[in-house]
Amino acid sequence: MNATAAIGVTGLGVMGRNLARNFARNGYTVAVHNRTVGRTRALMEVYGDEGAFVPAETAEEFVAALERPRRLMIMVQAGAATDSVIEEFAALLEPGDMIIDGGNAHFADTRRREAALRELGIHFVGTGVSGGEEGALEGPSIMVGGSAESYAVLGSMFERISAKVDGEPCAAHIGSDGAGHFVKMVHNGIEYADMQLIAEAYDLLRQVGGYTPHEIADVFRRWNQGRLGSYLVEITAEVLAHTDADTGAPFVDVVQDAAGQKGTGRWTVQTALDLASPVTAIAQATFARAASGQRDLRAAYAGLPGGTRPQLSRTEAERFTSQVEHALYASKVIAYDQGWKMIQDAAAEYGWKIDLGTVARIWRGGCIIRASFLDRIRAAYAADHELVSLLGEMEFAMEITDAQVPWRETVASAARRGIPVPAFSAALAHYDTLRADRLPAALLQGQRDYFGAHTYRRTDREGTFHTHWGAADRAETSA
Ligand SMILES: NC(=O)C1=CN([C@@H]2O[C@H](COP(=O)(O)OP(=O)(O)OC[C@H]3O[C@@H](n4cnc5c(N)ncnc54)[C@H](OP(=O)(O)O)[C@@H]3O)[C@@H](O)[C@H]2O)C=CC1
Ligand SMILES: O=C(CO)[C@H](O)[C@H](O)COP(=O)(O)O
Repeated sequence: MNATAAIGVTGLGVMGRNLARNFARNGYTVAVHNRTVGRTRALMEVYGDEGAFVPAETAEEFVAALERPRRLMIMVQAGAATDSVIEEFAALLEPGDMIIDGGNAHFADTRRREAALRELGIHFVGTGVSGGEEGALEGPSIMVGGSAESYAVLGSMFERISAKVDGEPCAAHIGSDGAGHFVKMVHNGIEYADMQLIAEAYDLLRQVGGYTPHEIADVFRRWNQGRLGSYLVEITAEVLAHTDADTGAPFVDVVQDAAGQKGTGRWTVQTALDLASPVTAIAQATFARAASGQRDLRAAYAGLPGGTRPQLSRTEAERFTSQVEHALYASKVIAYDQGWKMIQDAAAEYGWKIDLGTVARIWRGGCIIRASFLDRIRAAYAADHELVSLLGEMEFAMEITDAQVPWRETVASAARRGIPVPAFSAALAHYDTLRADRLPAALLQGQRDYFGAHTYRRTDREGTFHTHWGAADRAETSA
């Protein structure tokens, strides 16, 4: 077989098939391979005339079809499947070749794989791809890890197939080894928070505002024209406006209220705990999915008293809708801020040089959280690379200031009425925690010292101290 393919894609499921087509539509010769040969044949049969494909039925044929240095992209499930595919192909590759893992791998696995393949002279390029089935075909957002050397070869290809915003590609080299997959993981964590916040806004508009799903779809359509403009708000309106063909009921009413997850939100929260990075809105969104699926627990709590739910007049409901818009926007800014801070914390921990403005730039298009306000995040980090928080930027700070009363009123209304808003509440608590002059953490330190002699620091002098709580005089000593 002649080595004519600029890239090969193995794993021709939902994502791999469309990424292969995207490369081919952009003029690249693409070798295609799948464990189950039927998928390769089906791709050739249905889409074979879209571009230059080289179908390969064995691993050897696949590798032989690739130009040197070989560029081989894996699009299979994270974990054991990815390891077994790497093992199969690494044995057939040579130093200088590149394996790109475009699946949703855990960044720690990517770091491990990168180090092992580096020993063999093979570049392992952990790459986050976002945009789902449609994005993979039409232009995803691509977060590339691995060496700068491999990006010099692969970058133009990724940039070409990626989404474009203002003529700029939504693909970039994020940093070495697992940085691309780390940033993709945080993208998904933010995705969880954004979706939960939107769902809470819907719930409030329905239960407090008294609106129907169709009316709420119109509210989201209106919001989508403003500062909340985003793919997730847009599709929310579509889902809410959809009527179930079987029953004639709103679609949202016939779907079971137990949310699933494939695990990237959970990974974000687990990793955030290791980094001591307080991503509380993301965590609450992840736990909200878990709680929704706890049927037994929900049955045990069912029927217990909640709050009171007075009917709102139409005028009051309209005013409430405006409050919820403020609360949603402010909470969203906090959730995104938490995600960016987590990336900063990880960059410090793992020695990655991540340009935070670039992360915002490549999330403006192609990915699930694409949103108009990402351009403002890009601009904020471009203006100040050292920005610790989005709230350090004047415009975001002013918007949060303006949102104070409606944001608090929304969370208070929900609490009074017994409507759960875990992500709204977490975002507001995060804001109040970080802006507080003094936190009750001082009391915690006292408790820790009391029961475990864990020591504390004083506000008025340097050093570490312990109080002898058991002694009559409760003397304090330097520890
Ligand atoms: N779906 C989405 O919206 C997104 C998915 N991703 C990630 O992309 C990756 C692929 O997802 P998706 O395309 O949806 O998955 P699919 O389930 O559609 O396809 C999975 C592919 O993996 C192959 N595969 C599974 N196990 C093995 C194995 N042990 N050895 C060889 N091949 C194997 C399957 O081959 P076979 O046909 O033989 O079973 C199939 O081609 C995942 O990591 C996913 O998390 C990333 C972004 C978005
Ligand atoms: O990666 C993605 C988008 O970028 C997928 O949408 C994500 O896998 C969906 O996650 P979950 O099934 O956990 O909701």
